[in-house]
Amino acid sequence: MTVVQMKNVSKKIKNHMILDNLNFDFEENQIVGFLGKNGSGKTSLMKIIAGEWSSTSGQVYVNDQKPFNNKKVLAKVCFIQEGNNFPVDMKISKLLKLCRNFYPNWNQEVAESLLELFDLDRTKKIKELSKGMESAVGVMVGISSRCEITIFDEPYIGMDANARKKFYQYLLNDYIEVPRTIIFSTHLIDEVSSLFQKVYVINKGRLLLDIQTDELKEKVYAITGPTKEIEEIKNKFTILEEKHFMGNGEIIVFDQSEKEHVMPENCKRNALNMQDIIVHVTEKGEQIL
Ligand SMILES: Nc1ncnc2c1ncn2[C@@H]1O[C@H](COP(=O)(O)OP(=O)(O)OP(=O)(O)O)[C@@H](O)[C@H]1O
Repeated sequence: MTVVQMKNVSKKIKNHMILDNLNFDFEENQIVGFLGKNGSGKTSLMKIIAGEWSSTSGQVYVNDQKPFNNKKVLAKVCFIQEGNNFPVDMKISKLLKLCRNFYPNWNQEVAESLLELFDLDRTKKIKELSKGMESAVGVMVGISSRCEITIFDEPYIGMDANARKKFYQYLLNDYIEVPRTIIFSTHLIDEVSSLFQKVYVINKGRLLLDIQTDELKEKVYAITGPTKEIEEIKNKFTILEEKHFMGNGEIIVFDQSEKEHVMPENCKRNALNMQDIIVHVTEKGEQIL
């Protein structure tokens, strides 16, 4: 079933086009990444999906319903942002009680095990927590809600590398146990990208790419070799970056062809990590299209 549908969606605030004519949809029960530079529009898009913001034009459907101010959609979507998710004077114990009543699929066992995993003291108020602990509370709520759609918008601010690793691992295991739709926006791309089935690359409010993660890795790669041989093949690709030094060179390419290219004898194809892929693709922006 299609879980999110965007048709010609734009968002304008004070004459500034924040989202510009977005068109995409995706099937339920996938983990997808929303990626892009600062200010590209990821949070705005997530706010629209979560029903916090309306679009200025176009149609948005979440589970076939318009999400804005729609209570039916609200209980099915858990939106965890990078901070200020909960009232600062609320104790964790009170928050747990509220979540249990609000989210229909709330799993208390999962919540308890996450409290233990992150060493969270339920008698503490949100304002008494460190930044990383507050983020861990957000992560605990997001996972335990087991909402049909869970949105994590850079939810790990202040969490150390160990805590982040525990989070990704727990999320993946829980997703395997109870598949659901998870939308994840992050700048720590390499830490999380192995979870993504699909990525949506947003650039200046527009959808630059909407692609399976494996396919993106196949299309964007580096070629190294003698400059002379690189010159012979480079017109077959969209070049994202080019460097040469003392007769040798490296090009980063976006390979849009259907068939695999035969590399010249002395040239080598090298895979890139997802972080580098996204940096190169967003640096070129719409020139890659
Ligand atoms: N409430 C608002 N009022 C006016 N402009 C806004 C508002 N919220 C966001 N914007 C603008 O919308 C654009 C997109 O912002 P958004 O927060 O969606 O980007 P982002 O991709 O999530 O960025 P980041 O990676 O830095 O979190 C930016 O130009 C931002 O200044």
